[in-house]
Amino acid sequence: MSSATIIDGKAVAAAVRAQVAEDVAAYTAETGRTPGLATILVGDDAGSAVYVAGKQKACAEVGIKGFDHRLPADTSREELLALIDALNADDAVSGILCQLPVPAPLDGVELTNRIDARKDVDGLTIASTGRLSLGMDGLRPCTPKGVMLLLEHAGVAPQGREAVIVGRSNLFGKPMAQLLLAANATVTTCHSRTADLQAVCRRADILIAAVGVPHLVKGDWVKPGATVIDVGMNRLESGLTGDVDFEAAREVASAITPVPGGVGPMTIACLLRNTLTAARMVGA
Ligand SMILES: Nc1nc2c(c(=O)[nH]1)N[C@@H](CN(C=O)c1ccc(C(=O)N[C@@H](CCC(=O)O)C(=O)O)cc1)CN2
Repeated sequence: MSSATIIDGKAVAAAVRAQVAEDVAAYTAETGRTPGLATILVGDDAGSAVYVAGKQKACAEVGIKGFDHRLPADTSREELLALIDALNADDAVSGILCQLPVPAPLDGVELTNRIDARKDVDGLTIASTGRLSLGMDGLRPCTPKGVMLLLEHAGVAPQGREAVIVGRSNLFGKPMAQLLLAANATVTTCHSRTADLQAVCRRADILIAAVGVPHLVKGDWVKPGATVIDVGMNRLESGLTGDVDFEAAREVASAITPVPGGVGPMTIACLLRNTLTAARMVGA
């Protein structure tokens, strides 16, 4: 098998962002309103600070107003819930997100779930999660939504395909499974207790790795001709690397995402898209 097509997430994300910028300009011209995104960052995790800065910068670039709330790690649960309540009530704010993870003893699920479902641009509240699993429309989590766009861009239709997701997080694995199921794929979600992980992965027409273990997925775990999506974001001394042994897997797959430059950039692009959708829903 010759080398796989590399799915260029940076280019697809740039196209989504350019389209959102056009749509925001049209929305503002039509309604006189500017969509607004409030980000909440608790604590001093350097990686999270970089992601939030990226979100705020991306908002400014497409004409969305940013509200950047940074709070110390010892902020109380009550203060955070009061902040979210205030943002829920603020007409200038169309979308709200709490950057994850939050420092202990705070509970990211509780904080996220306080967000008004119409402003839930991360698609992670119980209401948004329920709507997704019931097949109702709504705001979808950004990274899985980005993966669906990358598959579409690569011309990979999930219908009737065997999709295997390695990882069962609330942020990615579970909503990814629901989106693929809604697109009529046959979905298997694997985790640390899955028996013979390699054999399950080798069944996949669409193999998605999101487990946070550098190079877990080897070349011989990949079915010849499969599409491989790497959601891993592991910071090693050698640099940022994914959950897939890229060099080995690209010799077997027909299409593959790199790290960096694959799924990651789609997260922020889809967040911008969700913020405009939320603005339309709340009229902000
Ligand atoms: N509330 C949320 N928290 C977190 C989410 C989320 O969607 N909502 N996702 C991740 C982090 N994340 C955004 O928050 C994110 C991850 C990766 C990228 C990205 O563009 N990655 C680049 C590499 C960037 C680098 O060099 O560090 C790439 O893969 O090319 C953007 C956003 C966890 N928390």
